[in-house]
Amino acid sequence: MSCSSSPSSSPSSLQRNCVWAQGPIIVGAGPSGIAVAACLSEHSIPSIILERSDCIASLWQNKTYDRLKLHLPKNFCELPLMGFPETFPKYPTKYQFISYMESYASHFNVQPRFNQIVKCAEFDPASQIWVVRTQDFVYFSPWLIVATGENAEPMIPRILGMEKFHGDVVHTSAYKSGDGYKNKKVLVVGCGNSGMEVSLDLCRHNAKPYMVARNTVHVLPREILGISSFGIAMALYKWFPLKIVDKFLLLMANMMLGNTSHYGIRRPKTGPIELKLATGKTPVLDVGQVAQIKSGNIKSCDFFTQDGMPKTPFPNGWKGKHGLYTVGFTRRGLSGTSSDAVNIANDIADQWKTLKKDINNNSHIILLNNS
Ligand SMILES: Cc1cc2nc3c(=O)[nH]c(=O)nc-3n(C[C@H](O)[C@H](O)[C@H](O)COP(=O)(O)OP(=O)(O)OC[C@H]3O[C@@H](n4cnc5c(N)ncnc54)[C@H](O)[C@@H]3O)c2cc1C
Ligand SMILES: NC(=O)C1=CN([C@@H]2O[C@H](COP(=O)(O)OP(=O)(O)OC[C@H]3O[C@@H](n4cnc5c(N)ncnc54)[C@H](OP(=O)(O)O)[C@@H]3O)[C@@H](O)[C@H]2O)C=CC1
Ligand SMILES: O=C(O)C(=O)Cc1c[nH]c2ccccc12
Repeated sequence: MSCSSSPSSSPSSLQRNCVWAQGPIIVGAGPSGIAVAACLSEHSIPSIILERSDCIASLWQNKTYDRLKLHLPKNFCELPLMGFPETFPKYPTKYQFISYMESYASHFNVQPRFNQIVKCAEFDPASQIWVVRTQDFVYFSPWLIVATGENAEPMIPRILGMEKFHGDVVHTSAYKSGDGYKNKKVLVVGCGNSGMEVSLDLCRHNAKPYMVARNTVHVLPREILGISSFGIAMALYKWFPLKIVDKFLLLMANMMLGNTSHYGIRRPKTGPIELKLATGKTPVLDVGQVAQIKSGNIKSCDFFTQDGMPKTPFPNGWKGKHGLYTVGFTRRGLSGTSSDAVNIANDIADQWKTLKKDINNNSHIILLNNS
């Protein structure tokens, strides 16, 4: 990002606003920024952390729901040089994670400069110095460390007609709990870990969540026989190729959770860990969501893809819910059409028979064009 104007233009105020950092400049006081400052301090290297909010780990403090727990065991989530307290449970709560972050920062005497929004950073080739501007100051250092996080900015998609909707539209980063949603229908858009866990929380507050799954997603049990799936995957990966590790995870997932595509959650073709490494897409770790989807407490709006194709793959894509069917959307030409047509006709014929029986038993129902 280029810096076109300084916060203040006169030479004297410019000097007042200049900060020559003694060591690297770190942008962001989340776990990443604090961890790198701690590691530098072990080498007796000072640093400056610039943080836009007014606290450390602001994502965890301000942008997460009440019920959040780490979804990997604590040994996979600890920062360098100082682990979690022994007394913490295997999956610490967000409050425990925040308290760990606070102890960590104070142990390494990490003191970020808060309320500093980094607006731009530019490398000056002549002096080999980074020039980093916030709303108040210009900071200079030969080193710039970006630790602004993968989940820094909430994104609410533009949905046609949304402005006419009079209910709340809330990003998961602003969602705290299902309190206040009792008996309400809530559409949850997105089925990553956030969407899935918010849907579960809504269920537990007796709301009625509906989920949109526009794409494929891997759901894995959080644990297999009491051991974290992630831990098993990492252990296997030391000895076996990735594809074998993924095959094992999928076998276990299918045994423990069943075929999730029956409930509108289709799996990507690439395995879960291979996909995570290639694209960053994290598998959903199940902590009870699948049971709620199976029992119909979380409903899935999932018959058609965005481009109008049935979501369930051939040969099972012909039947939706509430009497909705598709014929001929199989990418298999006329043989696909034949398969769909037979299935649909058989399915409707079964219902037809039941309906006729009901009509014969209830003489007050009149069927037009009754044969
Ligand atoms: C709900 C949730 C749960 C998660 N659970 C786990 C888990 O269980 N296990 C796991 O391994 N990972 C988990 N993750 C992944 C997550 O990315 C990490 O846990 C962690 O917070 C990442 O740390 P970070 O410091 O890189 O980013 P962040 O925590 O996002 O911190 C970035 C910081 O940079 C600041 N910043 C951004 N832009 C600027 C700017 N321009 N100027 C100044 N400051 C700026 C932000 O205010 C923020 O404080 C979770 C993520 C989320 C969203
Ligand atoms: N307990 C825990 O530890 C938790 C951890 N996390 C972590 O936080 C990180 C962020 O997770 P999360 O917030 O779920 O974000 P993700 O990016 O993982 O998931 C976003 C989801 O929203 C979908 N989506 C985006 N835009 C649209 C749209 N316009 N219409 C329909 N669907 C849409 C995406 O679909 P598509 O795939 O098609 O892009 C995807 O399914 C992850 O690393 C996750 O593991 C989150 C919550 C809890
Ligand atoms: O919680 C997250 O988003 C993580 O990035 C943790 C994580 C890294 N690799 C994984 C593989 C499977 C599940 C979670 C993770």
